[in-house]
Amino acid sequence: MENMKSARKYDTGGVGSDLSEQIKAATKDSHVRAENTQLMLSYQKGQISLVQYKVLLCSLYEIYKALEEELDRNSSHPAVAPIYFPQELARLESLESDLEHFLGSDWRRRVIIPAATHRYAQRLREIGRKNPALLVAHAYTRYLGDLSGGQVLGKITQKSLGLSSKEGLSFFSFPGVSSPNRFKQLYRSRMNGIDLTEEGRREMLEEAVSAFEFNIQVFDDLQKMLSVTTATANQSNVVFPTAAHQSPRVMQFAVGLCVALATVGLGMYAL
Ligand code: HEM
Repeated sequence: MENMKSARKYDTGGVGSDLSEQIKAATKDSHVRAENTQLMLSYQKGQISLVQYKVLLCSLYEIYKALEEELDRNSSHPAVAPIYFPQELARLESLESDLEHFLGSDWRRRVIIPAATHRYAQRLREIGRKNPALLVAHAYTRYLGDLSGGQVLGKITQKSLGLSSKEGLSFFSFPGVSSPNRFKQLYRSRMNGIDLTEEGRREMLEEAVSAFEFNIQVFDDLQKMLSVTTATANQSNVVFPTAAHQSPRVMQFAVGLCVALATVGLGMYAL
C-alpha cells in the first residue's frame, strides 16, 4: 500500500521514461515554491541587498563544498561518473573568490553557516557516504538551476548591487560552458543513460524533491535571520521585564534569546 502511494505520488504519467523528464515533472511544484520564497522574490524584483547576497554566498559555499567534495570522492561511481563535470560546473573556487572579494582575505573566519544550510550540507555528506547515486538528484537541482534561472539572477545581482565589473559575481559565470542550453541537453542525456532499478528511480525522484526542499529551507532561514537582525538593530530600546517579575523559565528563555540574537547579530555584522 505504502509503495503504491509513493508510486502514485511520483507518477509522472505522460512524461515518458527518461529520468530527466521525470525529475523535471516531479520537481515542478517544488520549483514554483522555490521561486516564490521571499529571497527569490526579492531577486526577481531586483531588490537584493549586499548583506542578502553575502549571506547567500556563505550558504552556497557550504553547500557546494559538501556537494563537490562528495562528487569528487564518488566520481567513479557508475551513477555519478556520467554527470561528473568538474571542469565545466565546479563552483567552489568561484565562491571562494567571491567571498574573498566581499569579506576580505580573512573570509574563512567570517563565513557564517545558518542551521538550515548546515542540515543541507550534512544530508549531502550522508548520501555521499551511504548512497552516492542520489548525489545525481542534488547535482541536477543545483547545477541545472544555476545554468537556467541562475543566469538571470547573476545579471540582477550586478544591477541591484550597482557593481560595475564582474568582480564578486564569478559564481554565476561558467567559462567552461559555451552554451548553457546545449550543455543542459548533454547533462540530461547523461542522466538518462544512468542505469536505475525502479526503486532507485523512485528514490532519485524523492531525493530531488527533497533537494528543492533543502534549498527552500536555506532561503527561508536566511531571510528569517536577516529580518531578526534588522529588527534587533532597529529596536535597541527594547525593554526586557525586570528579573523580579520573571519565573526562572522565562528568564532562561530571555537570556537564551539574547544570546541567540547576539550570536546571529555578531555573525551578520561581521559580514
Ligand atoms: C528566482 C528564482 C528562479 C527563477 C526565475 C528560475 C527560472 C528558471 C527557468 C526559466 C528555468 C528553465 C526552464 C526550462 O528550461 O524549461 C529553470 C530551470 C531550472 N531551475 Fe529554476 N528558477 C529559479 C529558482 C530556482 C531554484 C531556487 C532552484 C533550485 C535550487 C532551481 C532549479 C532549477 C532546475 C533544476 C532547473 C532545470 C529544470 C529542467 O530542465 O529539468 N531554480 N529555472
